[in-house]
Amino acid sequence: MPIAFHDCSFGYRRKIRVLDHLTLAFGRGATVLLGPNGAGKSTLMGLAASALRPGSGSVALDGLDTTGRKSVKEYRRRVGWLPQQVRPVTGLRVREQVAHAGWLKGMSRREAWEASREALRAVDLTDLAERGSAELSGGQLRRVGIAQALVHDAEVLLMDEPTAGLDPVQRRIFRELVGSLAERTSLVVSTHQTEDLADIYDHVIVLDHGSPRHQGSIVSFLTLAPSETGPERRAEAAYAGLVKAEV
Ligand SMILES: Nc1ncnc2c1ncn2[C@@H]1O[C@H](COP(=O)(O)OP(=O)(O)OP(=O)(O)O)[C@@H](O)[C@H]1O
Repeated sequence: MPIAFHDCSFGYRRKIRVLDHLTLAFGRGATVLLGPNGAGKSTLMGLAASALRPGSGSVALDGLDTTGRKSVKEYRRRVGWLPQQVRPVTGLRVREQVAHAGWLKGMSRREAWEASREALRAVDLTDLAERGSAELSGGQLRRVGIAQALVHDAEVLLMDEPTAGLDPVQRRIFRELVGSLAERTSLVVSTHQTEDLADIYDHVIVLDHGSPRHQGSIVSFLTLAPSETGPERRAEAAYAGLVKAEV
């Protein structure tokens, strides 16, 4: 199990807990994290990325804890993260922003330049490599964020709403990217998009009010849909049944 949450509690404010004694693991392969607005998905991803610290309990990657000063550095080398908000670094070109992310993860300058080129190719941004990152559209900037998560070839990739704001062509490119990455990396992708889940992911976690409503294989998730549901609506129906939401 790459990343394991053990008895983990977290709140942004003292008395309001977003996660309460959560025990959960992200498995190998490609996992999709679903849940309504405010369910705690970004919080969970932030904890898994070690950007947030658990109030109690632990988050660990193969036993490497996020709370120790030494272990967290090693942990961050092994994890790539696309946060929900990608920020342009004013004054940096796209290729510099991505290379900088690699350098921060411990790559040499040369490795970081080479890896930046590769990561930009993977997200179809080669043509914009020389553009100032503050001059990009929302979807282009999100793809810079994906490239930043990919750049140091992490063994676990956490991506928070990677396809939000992407056009249909870029969503297809992302789907293909997940397919190729899942062969050598564990991936966790948080999204509100339920189409094509069965083609992309191996596992599903549905979070609601900070608790997992469902965790298991994509096959077992799809069996939760009413039997009369057509194949293209199964994931949406399974999800709606779990969170009793209108989707
Ligand atoms: N910085 C913050 N300060 C205080 N409360 C926060 C903060 N960020 C999130 N919260 C609260 O924590 C809860 C979980 O938020 P989180 O962003 O993790 O949900 P989410 O499942 O990612 O939602 P969405 O699908 O809307 O992105 C919400 O009730 C939210 O209001």
